Amino acid sequence: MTIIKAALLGYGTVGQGVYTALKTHRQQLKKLLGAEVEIAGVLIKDPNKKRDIDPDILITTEFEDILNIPGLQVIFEAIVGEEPGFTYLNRAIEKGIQVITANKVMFARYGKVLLQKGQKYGVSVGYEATTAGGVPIIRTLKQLLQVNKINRIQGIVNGTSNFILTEMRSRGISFDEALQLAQRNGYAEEDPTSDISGKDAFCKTMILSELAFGKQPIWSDVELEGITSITEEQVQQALQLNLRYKHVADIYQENGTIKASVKPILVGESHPLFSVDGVDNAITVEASLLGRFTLTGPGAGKLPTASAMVEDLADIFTVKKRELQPSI
Ligand SMILES: NC(=O)C1=CN([C@@H]2O[C@H](COP(=O)(O)OP(=O)(O)OC[C@H]3O[C@@H](n4cnc5c(N)ncnc54)[C@H](OP(=O)(O)O)[C@@H]3O)[C@@H](O)[C@H]2O)C=CC1
Ligand SMILES: N[C@@H](CC=O)C(=O)O
Repeated sequence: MTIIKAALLGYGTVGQGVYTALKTHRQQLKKLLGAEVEIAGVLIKDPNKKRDIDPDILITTEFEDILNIPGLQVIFEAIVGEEPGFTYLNRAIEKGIQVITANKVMFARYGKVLLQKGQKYGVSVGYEATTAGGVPIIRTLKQLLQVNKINRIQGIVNGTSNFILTEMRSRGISFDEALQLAQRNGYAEEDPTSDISGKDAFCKTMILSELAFGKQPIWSDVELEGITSITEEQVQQALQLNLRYKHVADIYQENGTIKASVKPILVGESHPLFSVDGVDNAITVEASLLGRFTLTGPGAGKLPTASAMVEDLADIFTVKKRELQPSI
């Protein structure tokens, strides 16, 4: 049986999710790809943490050890921040290793560079998991963009913020309690300031903008506000009026310029985002031929995010499998 050798960069919420998904869906992947996906190495930061990883898998704090795994074909990157993720993925691409990332902070800034580099080296760069967790918005947009033009994208793209606002409204718990719960559930970033300040949603908005419009707005021109100023009293007052706070990203093009905002808004029952609750994300796209549609689903967490990464793996290696098949 052919083997696809894989490595994980990071073994936190997302890395563990990918590890689990590759095990639980082994047969499905084997049938699809005609190959066993084998995790050969895991890169971590803290060598003293206890990990539930098969003893025959290399665990290391040195990226060189990962790069030196003989026959390594794919890297799943699920670490934190612009660096060292960008450098690691650059080096992997230069070695002809396929890369799949969940790291939106890194990808918002360097996605274009990595995609161009991938093309140069004949390597695929999967980034579905960077935006909206398990919701397949990247592959949907790629498919649509073959013919359609995208006019506008609007939606909830941070699971932690939506979860906090929902918990404050529906269970009347405090902002801090709700945030702690989001952290325990694995939704929040290592530093949750990024979620509640809107920075995380901002990065995802930049990734969507790059894909949909081929460019990003000037970052400092984007109206950016998180959910930290929304009080428990405001949430309950809104509820009395049948209104809900939602943290919404909005991007569209006006006279060739990209306009974007990422901020909380109050919505009423008729708004498409009114019923999007908990960790769910929802993205409404306006496309030239299709018109308006909305994708909704879990925007954060271990298995939804792993789903996005493993779907990227499936896409990359089904194409490779087809390329290797003799033409009739
Ligand atoms: N949580 C989620 O729902 C989602 C997260 N993401 C993104 O995925 C990435 C991972 O998120 P998540 O799993 O939640 O984060 P965690 O904080 O749970 O895990 C991060 C992992 O990365 C490792 N790590 C961090 N820095 C380094 C480094 N410099 N070198 C080697 N290893 C490092 C940590 O090592 P150690 O274990 O030793 O501390 C840990 O295993 C982030 O970029 C995040 O934005 C994307 C979509 C959803
Ligand atoms: N912290 C992020 C995780 C997914 O991208 C979020 O809450 O949306």
